[in-house]
Formats: sequence, structure tokens, C-alpha cells
Amino acid sequence: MSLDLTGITLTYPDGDSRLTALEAVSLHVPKGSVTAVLGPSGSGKSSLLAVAATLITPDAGTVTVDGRTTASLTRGELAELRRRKIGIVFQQPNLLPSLTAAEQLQVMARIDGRASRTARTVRTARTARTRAMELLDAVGLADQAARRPHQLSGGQRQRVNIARALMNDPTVLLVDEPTSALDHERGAAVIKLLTRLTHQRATATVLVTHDRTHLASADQIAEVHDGRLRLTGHGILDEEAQRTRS
Ligand SMILES: Nc1ncnc2c1ncn2[C@@H]1O[C@H](COP(=O)(O)OP(=O)(O)OP(=O)(O)O)[C@@H](O)[C@H]1O
Repeated sequence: MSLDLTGITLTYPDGDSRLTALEAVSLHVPKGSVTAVLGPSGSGKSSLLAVAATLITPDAGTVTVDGRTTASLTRGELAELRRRKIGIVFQQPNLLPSLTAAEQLQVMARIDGRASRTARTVRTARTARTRAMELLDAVGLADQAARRPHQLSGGQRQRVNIARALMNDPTVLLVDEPTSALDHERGAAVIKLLTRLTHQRATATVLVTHDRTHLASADQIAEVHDGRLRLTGHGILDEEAQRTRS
């Protein structure tokens, strides 16, 4: 159980030609580990996350989530894979202003229930509430469950955002610069939380960051330059970690 990108090339239309955003990118992210992705602006980091999230189909290469290669899936199967297996944490929390912290999470279960009519079990409102409370507790916000976004700090909003991404128990967690709106201390707390949740919930986590101080908690570090990726730090997880997490 992991995320694998193999030989990914992605181009965008650029006038009469095409701009290569990713070139022959391969990355193995084992279950229960954090891969930090660094790189200058425009190097291809967001494109990499969008391909991993199956939001963009690459020109070449394969994305494998939980052992399933996405190219062979129908659009419906792909949408279901995204809903059930992939959690995305965007830079800005984008919480709904009128909902409490608990409701931000419960809405995810409702969307999932409605979308998958063929699913054998549709989570009831009650189990969604219980799960939302468990996750808010896991991110240290159990006592803030009834608060709305304007009553929360930036760091607390980002923690709700992270808890929301975990609501459907994803295998893969994709995180885009989660600390850009936070001061150093709150940013460090969010990264620590993401690392702990990755290990506890055994997600394959990709963390795009500009902040090199975040690298200490990563299991492997990848750098992207002009669409090319190479592993530059912590290299490959040690064998013991591989055995326990894969
Ligand atoms: N939809 C698009 N259409 C055309 N070109 C695009 C599109 N999205 C990104 N690009 C180009 O692809 C390249 C990689 O962009 P990408 O957004 O992946 O970089 P990034 O590393 O995430 O940058 P940043 O750190 O500034 O967010 C850039 O040259 C960008 O201009």
C-alpha cells in the first residue's frame, strides 16, 4: 500500500507548442511515511500533486494508488478512488464560513454517501459525527468542535483542514504548502501533527513545502527543478521502517 508515480511526463499547451511541466518523474511513497517535495516557483510541484491526486492525466507514465494503476480506471472509478483513497490539504483551508468545525468534516461523509450509491454501507449521520469528533480530537481541537471558521485561529483552521482531509480514511495524503499562512511556531506544529498522523494512520504522505526546517520530520526529501525530480535527502527509508510501514 503506497503511492507510486512512474515515468510521469506532463505537458501543458503553450501557444503553438507545449510546455513540459514534469519530465520522467518517478517517486515511491511508502505507507506511513512523509516525502517532502521542495523546488523553486514554477518547477512543477503543484503539477506533481495534481497528477498524484488524479486530477490531471499525464502525457506519459503511471500513477498507482493502493496497488491500482489509475490509467485502467473509468472516470467513475477514478472519482471513487479520489473520494475514498486520496486526501488533499490545500494551501488555504477553504472552510465553509457557516459551518462549525465538526460540520466541516461531517459534510465530507455526506458527499461520500451521496456519491457512492452502490456502496454497501453509507455512513449514517451519527457515525459521521463520531468520526468527526475523533479526528478533531486527534488534531487537538475537540473543544473547538462547535466553533465556526471566524472563531478559530489560522493554525486551528489549518488543523480542521487536515482533519477534514482524513475524514474518509485516505491511503494517500497530498499536502500543498500547509504552513504558508502561519507563523513559524504554528507552522512547525502543523508539520509535527501531519507527521504524527501519517505514522499513526499509515498514509503515504506527500508534503510540498518551501520551508527547509520542515525537512527534519520527512522520511525522504525530493527536489524538483524544471520538472525533473530527484531524491536528495534521507534517501530511502531504512529497511526497518520499510518493513513496519509497507
Ligand atoms: N494550467 C496550466 N497551463 C499552462 N501552464 C501551466 C499550467 N499550470 C502550470 N503551468 C506551468 O507549468 C510549470 C510548473 O508549474 P507548477 O504550478 O506545477 O509549479 P510549482 O512548482 O507548483 O510553482 P509554485 O511554487 O509557484 O506554486 C510552470 O512553468 C507553470 O507556468
